[in-house]
Amino acid sequence: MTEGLPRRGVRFLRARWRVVARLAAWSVLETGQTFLTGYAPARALDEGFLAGRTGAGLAWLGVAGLGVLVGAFGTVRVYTAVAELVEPLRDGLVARVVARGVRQGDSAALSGLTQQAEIARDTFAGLVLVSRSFVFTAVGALAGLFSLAPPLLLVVGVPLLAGVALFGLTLRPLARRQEAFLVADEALAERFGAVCPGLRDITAAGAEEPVAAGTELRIDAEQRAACSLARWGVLRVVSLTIGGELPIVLLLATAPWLLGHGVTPGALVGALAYTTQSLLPALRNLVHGVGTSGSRLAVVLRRLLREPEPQPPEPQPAEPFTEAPAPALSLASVTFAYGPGAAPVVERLDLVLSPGAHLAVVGPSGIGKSTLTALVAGLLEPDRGRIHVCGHPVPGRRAAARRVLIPQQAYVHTGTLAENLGMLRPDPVPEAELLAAAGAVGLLPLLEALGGPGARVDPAALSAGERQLVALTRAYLSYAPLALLDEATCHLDPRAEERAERAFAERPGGTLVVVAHRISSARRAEKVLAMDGRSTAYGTHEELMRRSALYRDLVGGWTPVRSQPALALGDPDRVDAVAGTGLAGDGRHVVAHRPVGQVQAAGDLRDGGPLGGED
Ligand SMILES: Nc1ncnc2c1ncn2[C@@H]1O[C@H](COP(=O)(O)OP(=O)(O)OP(=O)(O)O)[C@@H](O)[C@H]1O
Repeated sequence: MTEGLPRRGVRFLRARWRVVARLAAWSVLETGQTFLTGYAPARALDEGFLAGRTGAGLAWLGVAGLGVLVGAFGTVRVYTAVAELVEPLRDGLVARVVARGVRQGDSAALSGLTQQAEIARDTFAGLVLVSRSFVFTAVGALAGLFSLAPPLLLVVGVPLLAGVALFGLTLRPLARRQEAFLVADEALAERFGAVCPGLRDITAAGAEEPVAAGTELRIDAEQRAACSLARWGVLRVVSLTIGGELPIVLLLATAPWLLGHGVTPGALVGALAYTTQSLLPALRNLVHGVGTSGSRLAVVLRRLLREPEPQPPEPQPAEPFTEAPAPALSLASVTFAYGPGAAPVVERLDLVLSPGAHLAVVGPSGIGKSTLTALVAGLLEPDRGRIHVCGHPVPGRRAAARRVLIPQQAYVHTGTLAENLGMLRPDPVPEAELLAAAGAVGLLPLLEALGGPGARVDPAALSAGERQLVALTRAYLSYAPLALLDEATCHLDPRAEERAERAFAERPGGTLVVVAHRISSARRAEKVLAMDGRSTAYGTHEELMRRSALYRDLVGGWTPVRSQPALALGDPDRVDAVAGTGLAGDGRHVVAHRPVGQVQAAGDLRDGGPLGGED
């Protein structure tokens, strides 16, 4: 923010001087009403009822009643003028925050900011009403007191001014404390918002103590801010007592003296009417309104008018030649743990994939494969390190537009098949393209069985494998060059899986990362990333078979051993099936994870089944 709030406020009001003038003009009616609040009853008493002229007394009371009507008319006009003043403020703020939100692409922050703009509007309207009302009421009351008897002005005016002065002095420190309290309150709310949904994970990660300590710090900070605010709040009450209540006490205490020095009983009653009916309520509204809403408005405006933090320069992908195309995916020393006290699931991982690459990610169950895809997809943020998709930082809008994640649980919604398949496309997908995609991925038989692209789909009537084919074809049709298949083919048979994977691998300009479900997935990929907690191995299938014990173990887990009689028969294919995995050479034992019958049902000796012995 380059200019302070008071200056901006003055500039804002100066630009709308006509509305301000209209507001002041209508407020004068309120001053007149206040004047009559004390003056008319005083005259009614002195010149009417006490003088035995009931008619005159009633006439003066009638004047007071007329004053109320005129004042009410003025108040209605005042509201219209206030609206003319505050609506442009709101419009300006909303335009500003929407422009900023659109520039930054942060829709969550945007809705919060527009809500704050509404708060600013309401608070500003309240402030204008109470401060204006106090000024015009005070002028009317003080003028009335002076007209009735100048000594009354002394008795009421001096404490009133002292109270207002004291209130004025407390304004700045109070605003600062109010702001400190709001900030501490928000920090605590934010902390609870983050901690409460994650209580289970915090317990699971054994991070209770650091989380509790961090929360306690914020609670202490809020308590300190609240105590400090309360101490200053006492001064506010003192100023109200001096300015609003002390004059009443003084009027009563000095009544004999006043009556003995030319002040009439009517004037005394009038003065009491001014203090109790006009000055005290107006001062109370001012103290509460400006004291609380004023500082809140200052906080909200400061936030809304703050210029966005300059974005750090985008880190360049680690490429030797700047003119070379950015890698489809790059991870630089990426570390991630599910909580501050938890062991990292991914640790200092480096990876660079060129456009068109095909990577299989393998590893034991629970090692972090899905976590890795979630990091690349921007669903999780690394604790350290940087991720780029097509040269764009993750998380970020541009990176998100360039990747598509297909999770294990495929999502199909009620509607036509064409609607389901075109969901990730900004433009309508031509039918020929849709059919070609369905053919490539292997959805065509289902598409035909359902009755074509226009047929309605009942997600519940589809099998898990059919739902996966729909989700895969939808991703295939998207413009995102990077496809992340996180066990997205686990319900397909090996042949269908191969077809779908090949389709993605052959997408023009497409890069494919597959969390491998079968050994055949890893063999098809150009490169394999074998995850093993803190250490990872990266290379081709053959390279990893040579140098990664973990990978050999995984392949062993995937590869079924033939029953003894089959080996005894000396079937060269069957021996090859085992030896081909490279297991025989290093003397390791191959562990069969499933009975032979199931393997054969799967139709591929080397595709024993899912990693980690899930089924
Ligand atoms: N939301 C979470 N909060 C805390 N820990 C989690 C969370 N999600 C996963 N984990 C843990 O992180 C580790 C890695 O999980 P992840 O799902 O990435 O493994 P995976 O290799 O994909 O497993 P699988 O092959 O069984 O799908 C596991 O120990 C898991 O329990």
